[in-house]
Amino acid sequence: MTITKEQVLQALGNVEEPDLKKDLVTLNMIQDIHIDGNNVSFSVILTTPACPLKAMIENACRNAILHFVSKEAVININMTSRVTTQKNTGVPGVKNIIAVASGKGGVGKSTVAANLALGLAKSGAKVGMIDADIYGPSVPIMFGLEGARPMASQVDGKTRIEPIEKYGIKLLSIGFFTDPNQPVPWRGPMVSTAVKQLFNDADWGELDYLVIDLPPGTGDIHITVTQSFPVTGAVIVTTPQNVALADAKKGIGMFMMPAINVPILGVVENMSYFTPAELPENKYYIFGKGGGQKLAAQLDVPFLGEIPLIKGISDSGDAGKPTVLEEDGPMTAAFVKMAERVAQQVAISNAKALSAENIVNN
Ligand SMILES: Nc1ncnc2c1ncn2[C@@H]1O[C@H](COP(=O)(O)OP(=O)(O)OP(=O)(O)O)[C@@H](O)[C@H]1O
Repeated sequence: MTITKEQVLQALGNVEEPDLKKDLVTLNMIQDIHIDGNNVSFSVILTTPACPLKAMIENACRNAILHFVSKEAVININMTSRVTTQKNTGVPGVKNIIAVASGKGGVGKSTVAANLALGLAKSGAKVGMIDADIYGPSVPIMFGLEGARPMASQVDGKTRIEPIEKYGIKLLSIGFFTDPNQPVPWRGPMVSTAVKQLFNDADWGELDYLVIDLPPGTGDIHITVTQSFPVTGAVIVTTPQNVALADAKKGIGMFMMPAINVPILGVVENMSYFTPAELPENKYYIFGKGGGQKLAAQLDVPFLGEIPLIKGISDSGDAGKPTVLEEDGPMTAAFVKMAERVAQQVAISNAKALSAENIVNN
């Protein structure tokens, strides 16, 4: 029996994308079908290279061909991706803006933002990061870029700031333009103008994700960023203590206010438990257990993961080489998993927005 393209499409029409709840053919995720005798090859276009369900979807496709088309089929699947977007982000070439925020200071928001950006890049995505934490910019230290000054270039007759590239991502920090030894005595409007320039006057090129490290709390910069650019969603970082959780709740409340209205991609609980390097199986929940997860459930937003309290995370941040850059280990695994969950929520959010738009337009 000869295998046909129609049979392959029909079989793959039985494979559902678990997050988007539609089959891969309807979602236009199957391309480049080639058949040569029993050899069947095709590409599956995922919504992000950081898709945590990649292996599961590949397996389901394989089983569908073997079950519905032929047990003899020799299957070759190219798992690839095209990151989705839902609207013009206001920054040409940038598909998704992800804001990383925290209610309280010092909970590890910048550490999470840096490892999120690098975790997404590790999966193959094109990533940029803006450090908009005017009161304590962390990117210069965390990326070993103290004293770095971005260059200016001319693009289409306009002067553009060239983001600095390090570890495969593009970076701009308010700290590249200020003296680290001096406080920044800027008034609200000056801060807003400076932050907007990091978006508008920079040559970001094509990016799948632009991660924004916001200052702690809820203030001018949050309002400037969320009102000037259509942010895809916000990631809220907290630690397990009640004081941090209460402030995280306020932070989430701000993004949910009708005037701001930014989708919450989820909650990350940082410093969830302590693990000694010599006893990696032991987890000590020194600040209490499950607070971040409960908060997420209470506010009906996704929980994006627990990040352990490990000295290495702090050491690598101070040494200018965020921990997710390490090949493997529990710290890398925790951050990669978190980055995958964030990418997954971005894809879900984009799909929801697009289907809402289609309903409106039809
Ligand atoms: N999971 C962790 N394990 C160990 N140390 C951590 C962890 N997360 C963050 N740290 C350390 O805690 C300190 C504060 O982290 P970070 O600067 O990321 O916090 P922040 O919330 O961005 O602070 P700020 O309020 O200044 O913006 C840093 O020294 C960082 O290296």
